[in-house]
Amino acid sequence: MTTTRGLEGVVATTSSISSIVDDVLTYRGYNIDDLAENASFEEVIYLLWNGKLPTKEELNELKSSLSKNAQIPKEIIDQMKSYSIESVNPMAAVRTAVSTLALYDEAADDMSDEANYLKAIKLQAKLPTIVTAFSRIRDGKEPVAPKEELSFAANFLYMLTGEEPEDIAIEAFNKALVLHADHELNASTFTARVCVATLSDMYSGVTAAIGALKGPLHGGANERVMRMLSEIDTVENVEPYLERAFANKEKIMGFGHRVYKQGDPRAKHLREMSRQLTSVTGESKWYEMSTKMEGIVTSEKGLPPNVDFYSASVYHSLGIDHDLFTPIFAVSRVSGWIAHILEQYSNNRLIRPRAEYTGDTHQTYVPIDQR
Ligand SMILES: CC(=O)SCCNC(=O)CCNC(=O)[C@H](O)C(C)(C)COP(=O)(O)OP(=O)(O)OC[C@H]1O[C@@H](n2cnc3c(N)ncnc32)[C@H](O)[C@@H]1OP(=O)(O)O
Ligand SMILES: O=C([O-])CC(=O)C(=O)O
Repeated sequence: MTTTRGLEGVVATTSSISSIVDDVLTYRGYNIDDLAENASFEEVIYLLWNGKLPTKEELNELKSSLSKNAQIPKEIIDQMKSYSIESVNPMAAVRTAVSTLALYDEAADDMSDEANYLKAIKLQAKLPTIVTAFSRIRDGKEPVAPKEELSFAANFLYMLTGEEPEDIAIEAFNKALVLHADHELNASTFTARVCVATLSDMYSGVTAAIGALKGPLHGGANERVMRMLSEIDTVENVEPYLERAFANKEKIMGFGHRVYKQGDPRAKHLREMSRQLTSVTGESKWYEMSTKMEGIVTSEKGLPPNVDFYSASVYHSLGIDHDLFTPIFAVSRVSGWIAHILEQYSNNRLIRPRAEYTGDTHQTYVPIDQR
C-alpha cells in the first residue's frame, strides 16, 4: 500500500463537469474567463446540470422553477429566530437549515431522476433565502421575499438589504457567483460525492458539503482574509504584518492552492472587481492593501492568491457582513455540488479507500480494574 498525504495528485473519479488543466479552468468545456465575462449565473447552473448552455425557453423555465421554489418553511424561520444569534456561526446555521429542509420534503428519499431534479431546484432556490433570512433575523429584521422579475444575483442582494441593488453591484455579484460555481474535485465537492455514493439523499450530500466548505483551509478562508485586512488596516502596515506572519510560520489566508501552482485563473477577475468597487465606495485602501500583499506573498513565498483573496474586498465593498462571505460561497457552489451529486448517482460506486495502519499491534485486553 502507498499513502499520499491529503490525497495530493490522486485521481479519484472521472467527471465531465469542470476541469483544471495547466491552470486553465473550464466548466463543461467553456473557459471560465469567457463565462465570467458573459454568462448569467442561471445559465451556469443550467450548463453545470445539463452539460450545455440553455436556449431562451430553457433558461426561462429554470428561472421560473427557481423563483417558484425560493420560499423556505416557516419552521426554519422560527428555528432561526430561536437562536441566541450573536454566538451562531452563519455556516452552522445554513448547514442546519439545509438539513432541516429535508424534513419538509416528502420526496427527500425518492431517488428517481425527476425527484432528484426537483430537489436540485429546491436546494439551489432556497439557499439564498436561507442565508439572507438568517442575516436579517439576526439584525432584528423580518426576511424579505424574493421578487420574481429579478435575476438570481439581484434577488440575493435584494433579499439581504430589502432594496433593489444598483447595476454595478448586480454585475459584480453575478460574476462572483459564476466564478465560484464549480471546481473539479475540491474538498466540499468530494465530500458531497462520498456522502451520496452510499446512495444517501441529496440533502445529506449538500449538508455534508457545507460542513466541508466551512473550514478555513477551504471556503472559510474568504471571511478570514477580510479579518486579516481589517487587522492590518493600512497599506503601511502590510509589510510589517507579513514579516511577522512569515517569521511565525503563519498561513496567509487567500494564498496558495493544492492544484494551481502558477495562479488561480479566477483571481484576476476578482482583483479587477475589487479595483472597480473599492474606487466606487471610496475605500480603495482595501484594494491597495490587497495588491501590496499579493506582491510580497507571491515574490517571497511563491504563493499566488486564490479565489478567496480578492472576493473578500469585493463582498466587503458590496456592504456584505464578513461572516456571510462563506455562506455566499455555498449559495454559488451548491450548483456544482448538485451537478456532481447527479453525476455520482448516474454512475455510482461506493467510495471507500483504505488506510495504512500505523497504530499498536498484538495488544491483549486488560480488565478495567487491572489498568
Ligand atoms: C476555495 C478554496 O478552497 S481556495 C483555498 C483557500 N484556503 C486558503 O486560502 C488558506 C491558506 N492556504 C492554504 O492553507 C494552502 O495553500 C491550501 C490549503 C489552500 C493548499 O494546501 P496544500 O496543497 O495542502 O499545501 P500545504 O498546506 O501542505 O503547504 C505547502 C507549503 O506551503 C506553505 N503554504 C501553503 N499555503 C500557504 C499560505 N497561504 N501561507 C503561508 N504558507 C503557505 C505551507 O506552510 C507549506 O510549507 P512547508 O512545506 O514549509 O511546511
Ligand atoms: O479546488 C480546491 O481545492 C479549492 C478551490 O479552489 C475551490 O473549491 O474553488
